[in-house]
Amino acid sequence: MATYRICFLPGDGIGPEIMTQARRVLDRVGERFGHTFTVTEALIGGAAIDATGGPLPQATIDTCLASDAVLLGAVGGPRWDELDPSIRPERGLLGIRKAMGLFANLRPARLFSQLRKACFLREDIVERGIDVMVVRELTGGLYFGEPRGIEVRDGERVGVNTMIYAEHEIRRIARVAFEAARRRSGRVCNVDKANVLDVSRLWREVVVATAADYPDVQLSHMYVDNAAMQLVRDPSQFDVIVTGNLFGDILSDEASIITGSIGMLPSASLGDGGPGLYEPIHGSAPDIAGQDKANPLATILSVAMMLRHTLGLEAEASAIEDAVSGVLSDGWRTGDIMEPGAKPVGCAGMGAKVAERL
Ligand SMILES: NC(=O)c1ccc[n+]([C@@H]2O[C@H](COP(=O)([O-])OP(=O)(O)OC[C@H]3O[C@@H](n4cnc5c(N)ncnc54)[C@H](O)[C@@H]3O)[C@@H](O)[C@H]2O)c1
Ligand SMILES: CC(C)[C@H](C(=O)O)[C@@H](O)C(=O)O
Ligand SMILES: [Mg+2]
Repeated sequence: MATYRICFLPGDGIGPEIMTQARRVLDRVGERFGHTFTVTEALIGGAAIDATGGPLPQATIDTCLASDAVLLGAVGGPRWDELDPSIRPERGLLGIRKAMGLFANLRPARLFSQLRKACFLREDIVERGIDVMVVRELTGGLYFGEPRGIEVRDGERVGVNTMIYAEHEIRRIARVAFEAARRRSGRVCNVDKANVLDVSRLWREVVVATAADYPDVQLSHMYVDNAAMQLVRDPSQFDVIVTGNLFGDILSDEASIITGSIGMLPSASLGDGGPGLYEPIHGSAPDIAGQDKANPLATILSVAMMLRHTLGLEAEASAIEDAVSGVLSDGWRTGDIMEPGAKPVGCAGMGAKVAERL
C-alpha cells in the first residue's frame, strides 16, 4: 500500500483522449493492488502555448521534477505549424526531455500474437516472432547540436543543424543498451552511418570500447539505411538496437508498423535516477483527434512501463499487459488494428475494456 505522485501531460490532438483512458487504467490498478496514484495535470505543447504563450512553462518542469513519474500524451498539430520552430509545441517535448536529463529512450516493438493479421509482413517471417527493443539516444545529436538555425551565406539562406555527440553521451546510452540486452536475448545491433559521418565513426568506436565491459553480450553493427531495410525484411534478426536520436526516431516509427500499428508502441525515457517520462511513440494524430478513433493501447502500455521501470511495480505492470492481451484475444480492435471479423471499438471503449479486464 503506497502513494505515488504521477504528473500527466495530456498535450494536444488525441493526447487528452488517450490520457483519459490511461487514467482509467491507472485508477483501476490502484484499486486492485491497493495503491494511491495522485495525478497532477500540467501543460505542455500547443495547449501550453495557448494558455501561457510558451510550449513548456516553468511550472510544468517543476511539477514533473517533483513527481515520481511522468506520463505524456502527444504534442503538436496544424494550429501551431506556422510558428517559429523555437516556440513550436515540439520544442516543449524536447525541452522537458532535456530538463529531466532523459538521455535514454526505450522503445519496445513487440507483436502481440493476436495481431499477426494486422502485420503486413509475410506469414513465415511473422512466425519467427517480432520483439525488438530500440534504444534511442534522446538528448543529443542532430536535435540539439549547435550551431543551428537559418542564416545567410553568400547571399542566400542556408539551413543549419549540427550532429554532435560527446564520448560520455555515447558511452552512457551504449551501457543502457548492453544492460537491456542482458535482460533479453543478449544481442545488441549498433546502428549508425559510420561509412559517411565522422560523428558515427566516433560513436562506433565508443560503442565497441564500452562493449569490453559486457563480454556476455554479442555486438554487431549495421548502417542505418541497411537497418531500415532489414527491419522490414526480417525483424527477428534484431534484439536490441542502439542508435542516435534522429535514426532512433525514424527506426522506431518503422518498427511500430510491423507490430500492427503505431498506436501499439509505448516508450520509456530515462535518465540517471529521478523520475522517468513515459509516452506512446506516436504523435497527436490531428487527422483523427476528437473522433474517439485513437488507439489508447500505446499509452496504456506506457503506463505499464512506468509502473515497472520507475515505480518497481512488476506485478501491476504485468497485470496491465495481460489485460491488453486479453482484450485483444477477445477480439476488440480500434480502427488502426482492425481485421475482418473483429469487434470494433473506439478509444474510450478500448480503455474501458482494458480496465474491466483488470
Ligand atoms: N511524442 C509526440 O508528442 C509526437 C510524436 C510524433 C509526432 N508529433 C507531432 O504530432 C503531429 C502529427 O504528426 P504526424 O502526423 O507526423 O504523426 P502521428 O504519429 O501523429 O500520426 C501519424 C499517423 O498515425 C496515426 N496514428 C497516430 N497515433 C495513433 C493512434 N494512437 N491510434 C490510431 N492511429 C494513430 C495518425 O492518425 C496518422 O495517420 C505533429 O505536430 C508532430 O510534430 C508528436
Ligand atoms: C515530436 C518530436 C519532437 C518527437 C521526436 O522527434 O522525438 C517525436 O517524433 C517522437 O518520436 O517522440
Ligand atoms: Mg517520432
